[in-house]
Amino acid sequence: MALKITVIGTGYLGATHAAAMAELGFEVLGLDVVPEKVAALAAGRVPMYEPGLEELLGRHVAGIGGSSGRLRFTTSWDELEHFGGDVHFVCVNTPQKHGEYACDMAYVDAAFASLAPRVKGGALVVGKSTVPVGSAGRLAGLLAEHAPEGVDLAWNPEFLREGFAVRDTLHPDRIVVGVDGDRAEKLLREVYAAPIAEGSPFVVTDFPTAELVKTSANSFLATKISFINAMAEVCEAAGGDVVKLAEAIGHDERIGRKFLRAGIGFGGGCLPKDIRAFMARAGELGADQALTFLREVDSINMRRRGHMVELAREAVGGSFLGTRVAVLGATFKPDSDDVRDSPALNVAGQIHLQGGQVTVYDPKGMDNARLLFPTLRYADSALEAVRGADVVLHLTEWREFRELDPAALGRVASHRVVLDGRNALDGAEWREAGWTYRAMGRPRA
Ligand SMILES: NC(=O)C1=CN([C@@H]2O[C@H](COP(=O)(O)OP(=O)(O)OC[C@H]3O[C@@H](n4cnc5c(N)ncnc54)[C@H](O)[C@@H]3O)[C@@H](O)[C@H]2O)C=CC1
Ligand SMILES: O=C(O)[C@H]1O[C@H](OP(=O)(O)OP(=O)(O)OC[C@H]2O[C@@H](n3ccc(=O)[nH]c3=O)[C@H](O)[C@@H]2O)[C@H](O)[C@@H](O)[C@@H]1O
Repeated sequence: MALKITVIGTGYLGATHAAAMAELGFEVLGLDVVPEKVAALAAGRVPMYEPGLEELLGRHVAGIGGSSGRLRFTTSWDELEHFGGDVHFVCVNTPQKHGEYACDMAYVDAAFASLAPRVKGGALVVGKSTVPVGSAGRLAGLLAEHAPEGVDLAWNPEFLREGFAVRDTLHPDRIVVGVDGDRAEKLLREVYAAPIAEGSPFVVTDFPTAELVKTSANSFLATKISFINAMAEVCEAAGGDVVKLAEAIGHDERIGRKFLRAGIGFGGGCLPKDIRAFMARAGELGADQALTFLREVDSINMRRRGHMVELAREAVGGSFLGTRVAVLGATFKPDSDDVRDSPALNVAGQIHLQGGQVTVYDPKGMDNARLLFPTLRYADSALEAVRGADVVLHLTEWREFRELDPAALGRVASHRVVLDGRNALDGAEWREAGWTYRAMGRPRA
């Protein structure tokens, strides 16, 4: 009989994980505490934007014509208990604590507290959320106290990227599991049999190492981005071109070309909060010196946002008062509707606070942006955002923006000045259409 799997927390990570588990042939129950989210998923609708996920839900959600019926969603812990899962994946959020660097474990703790008395004996609980090292050991103690006999814990961090979540879940470039016994490893090999058979490396380790793999991977990625953004600062001072520089150093396979796109830096619900939580945890462990470089990674990153604001202020003549600024992009990256810690919205918000009239357009992030920044103006298209603008800021590199017609935009803008915060537009094309095009870390033409 196929394993029964539950997924607790059906947000960006959990909704994708639940659908992917159904695709792999398991019977799956997803549980979340937000009824609207559960209602949408149960109707086969994705409550966020993630390419390919709606199709996957359509193939498996029970009650949808032609679906396998293997996937259901609920808000009820009693239903979860009745379902009798063999493996329970915990995918709840682990945000930054308000006003602190540390990770807020309240959601994980609440999920484990609800889950522990409801799992059946012999079940496996698998943590997927990104947590401070040491959490798994602590939570194993909680299970030992409150769960029935023979319930094991494993930690199985997730490495998916938003925008590629379905592909990354079904075809991961590695699967990492922290276990403290053979049984958990055996069950997880069964869960991930298909990707393992396809060649995904399966790395088995202890709890702390598994937890650290996740936070160190994100720290490395963040460091790579801040490294290239530091080079962008030097390029601007010296008259160099950071895009050429990234291409040239990236030819060295030891460095590689990926994650060297300079611009306004990284944001999102993970990299910023994960490096801060990692620093805070290292401090608690007495190893804070080891991670002081992450402080610099963070400050280089935050400086990029301020630098874009400066470039925009300079472009409008030294003060935003009485000026109109068009912002193309609200999400923290393209192909997502996620605006958590979005550099684009941060820049838009700073300019708004300094008296500029900011109009934002984003292909998928408008609803979330409106919730977070209700005082900004929003337009229904890039053309409408640019109408009457004194400067245009390109802050999230959606394909739609690369395909814009600069000549058409030039006819509605007040001034033809575009600042490319993602080094992704074709500067020559914009210049040909009469725009002053300026990119970050590149020479002024
Ligand atoms: N978003 C991403 O691309 C990735 C996220 N992660 C990690 O995965 C975790 C989840 O992240 P996201 O999915 O982005 O967050 P999210 O905020 O989109 O989803 C979390 C979900 O958990 C639910 N939840 C909270 N408390 C609950 C409880 N007690 N019981 C049941 N459900 C509960 C929330 O209602 C929400 O729907 C975080 O630790 C994050 O760092 C890891 C890799 C990728
Ligand atoms: O832990 C997580 O949640 C995830 O965090 C990141 O994934 P994600 O946040 O979806 O997005 P990325 O593609 O990593 O981009 C993060 C930010 O860095 C920026 N970025 C990325 C690459 C680059 O070269 N330059 C750059 O500024 C992006 O614009 C974006 O704001 C990691 O890439 C995933 O492996 C990880 O699982």
